[in-house]
Amino acid sequence: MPFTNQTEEKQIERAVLVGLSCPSFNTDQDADERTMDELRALAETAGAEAVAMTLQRRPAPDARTFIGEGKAEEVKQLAEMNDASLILFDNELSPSQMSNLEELTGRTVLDRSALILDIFAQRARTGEGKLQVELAQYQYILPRLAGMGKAMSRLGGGIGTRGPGESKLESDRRHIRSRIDKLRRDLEQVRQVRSVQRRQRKKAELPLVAIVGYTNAGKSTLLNTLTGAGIEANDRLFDTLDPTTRKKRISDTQEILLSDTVGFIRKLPHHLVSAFKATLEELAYADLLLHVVDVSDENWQIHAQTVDKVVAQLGAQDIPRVMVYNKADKCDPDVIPFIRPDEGVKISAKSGEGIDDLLTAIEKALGKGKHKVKLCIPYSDGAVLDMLHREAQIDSTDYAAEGTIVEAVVDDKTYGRVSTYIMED
Ligand SMILES: Nc1nc2c(ncn2[C@@H]2O[C@H](COP(=O)(O)OP(=O)(O)OP(=O)(O)O)[C@@H](O)[C@H]2O)c(=O)[nH]1
Ligand SMILES: [Mg+2]
Repeated sequence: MPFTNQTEEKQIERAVLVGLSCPSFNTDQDADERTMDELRALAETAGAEAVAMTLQRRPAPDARTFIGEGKAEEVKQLAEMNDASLILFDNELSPSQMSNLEELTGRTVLDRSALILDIFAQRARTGEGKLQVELAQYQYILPRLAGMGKAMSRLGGGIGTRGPGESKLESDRRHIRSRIDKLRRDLEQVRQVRSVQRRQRKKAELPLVAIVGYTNAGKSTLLNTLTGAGIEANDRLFDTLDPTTRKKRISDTQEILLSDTVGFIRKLPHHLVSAFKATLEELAYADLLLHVVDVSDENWQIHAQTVDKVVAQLGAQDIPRVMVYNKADKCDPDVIPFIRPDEGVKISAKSGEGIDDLLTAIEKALGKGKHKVKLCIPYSDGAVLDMLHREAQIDSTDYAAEGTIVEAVVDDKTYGRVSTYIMED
């Protein structure tokens, strides 16, 4: 395989960060400045140091160079003055804009998508994660092949070069296309294995609780605190690419499966969303989402909205949700948004504060509309028994003269259908 994904690059590259703010992008200036801060964090996660930063306001992007030509000249000078080898754009560039900018500045130019892809390539650990990243990289590179000058031909690696090896790719698009097809087939197989696992899980009747949230919100820390899973937590963005699932008993009567997920971010490259579908589609099958929010981050509300959007894109918008306001230890109690108990739970995944409240909230949310019943079903009503086996959690079955005695946990709908069989204690 032509990939050099897994080699850890220790060398720090110096980067100039560039953003463009246009009214047509539908963002206000504050939001643009915040995404620039985030771009800096992404650059650091990828192993680059931001040595200069510039944000241009313009009615519309320039077709050739995205930012204005004069601004591009200024960026070149900034790079020269600061000895930077890399120019990072906060927006997505077209393939030709990217190569025009490389020519103009004589530096490697990467956009936000390429940067995020690079981080994912550094992070992927399992076979599936690697397949997903490789697919996303090829999809990103295919339309850019012609202009892929500098970024792909730099020797010695570095940010943006953890892509498919250059010579073969440039000479043979067909090779990439067939590789993409193969990766798609492999991932489809992964998907099928998952759907089998899902059916087995359903049989085991353990509800799946998925932890979602913006990158760095504290999802893995929460999973660790709850289950002792021993996953590494740190300040790098997108630390978790390969979700971990653990069993957890939350009360005498309830066990759950708890699953970590990849963190979300604004302007997530669409290649990544589609490549990670096999992982993320699990979300749509979850019984409950824990939406972890880092309330110590001043942008937590915007981050929460982004997460809601991605959750909706994945078809999981109707799944019950518990809001988990994390890192409460880190902020001034007065600044913490006033949270009513029915709106969510305030916790510190790190110190363990509020974890008991969270378990109670999970149990309540999962048990909503559930009834524990003891039924006597006459032998003539076998169909009802079949329906219960399909729809309910059956705790015990006994055979008496009058019929089958069943203890079960049923939801509201089933409760209505079996209420005539309920036994008086
Ligand atoms: N002070 C404080 N720090 C926390 C808390 N929870 C998590 N952190 C820190 O926040 C950082 C990110 O935590 P992670 O658990 O890796 O976050 P994540 O949501 O899994 O991040 P990604 O997998 O990168 O999306 C780490 O440095 C944690 O130690 C908390 O309750 N309080
Ligand atoms: Mg994580």
